[in-house]
Amino acid sequence: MPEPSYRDALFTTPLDEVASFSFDEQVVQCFPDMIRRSVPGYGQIIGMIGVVAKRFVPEGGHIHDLGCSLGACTLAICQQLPPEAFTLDAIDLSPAMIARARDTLASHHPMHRVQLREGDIRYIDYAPSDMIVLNFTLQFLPPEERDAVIARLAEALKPGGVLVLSEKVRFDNEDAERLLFDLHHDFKRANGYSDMEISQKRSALEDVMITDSISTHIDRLERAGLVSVTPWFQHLNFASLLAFKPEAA
Ligand SMILES: C[S@@+](CC[C@H](N)C(=O)[O-])C[C@H]1O[C@@H](n2cnc3c(N)ncnc32)[C@H](O)[C@@H]1O
Ligand SMILES: O=C(O)C(=O)C[C@]1(C(=O)O)C=C[C@@H](O)C=C1
Repeated sequence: MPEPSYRDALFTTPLDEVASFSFDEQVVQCFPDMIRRSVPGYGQIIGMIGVVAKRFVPEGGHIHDLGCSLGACTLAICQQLPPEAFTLDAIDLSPAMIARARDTLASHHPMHRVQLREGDIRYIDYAPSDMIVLNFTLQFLPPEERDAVIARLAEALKPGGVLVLSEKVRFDNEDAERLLFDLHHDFKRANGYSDMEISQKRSALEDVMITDSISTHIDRLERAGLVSVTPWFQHLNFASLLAFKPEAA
């Protein structure tokens, strides 16, 4: 049986010094609650990733779920595609995440050909893929390393393959940035987070999660040779894009 999951209370007590955010055992224990109460539209994006897989992954196709955490995207894909229809590599840097994801997958989808493993998505080798998912993961890589990672993923995609990139985003327009930043904090308050929790989490994430604008993401994906780059979802300052490897000429 998978371990129980708890309500996120990580930043409820005042801290003298807020340590940098890390995806450790404490975060793992409350991650489903944390991400649902923090990321507007998270559930809709997850559901749609399964639907995108159904449309774009051919019989016998291969999928990568990068920065898979507890495997929510992988599970959504398993719900949409039969076990023998695809293989999937789910990778995360956090051993605690991978251990917990293994339990969940084994109890829900034991027949699917999914490999969950610990790894750093900057350095692993990529098998040719029909679909690659980066669901709120790229934002945790150092900005200067993002171009190279996206270029390698674009190379790994097969002709017609799809990349799903979801990110917290910033806006170059100061008014838009302020408005959506404030509304996101209102969203967190409405989901039961206190001002202190919001502010301490923000400090913890400050140097760890650095956001790009939607246009920076689009430019990067196009520079890597991907086409039909399409933002398909935005809720406040969270967005998701689709990008495709061109069909062979
Ligand atoms: C916000 S979570 C992703 C959420 C998950 N994709 C989902 O849809 O539920 C970010 C994840 O990226 C992982 N991560 C951060 N840097 C990474 C890296 N260089 N290589 C692999 N995983 C990484 C973290 O351990 C964390 O589990
Ligand atoms: O921007 C914030 O305040 C967040 O909490 C965002 C965010 C994310 O986008 O990954 C950060 C860390 C946790 O994984 C859950 C949500």
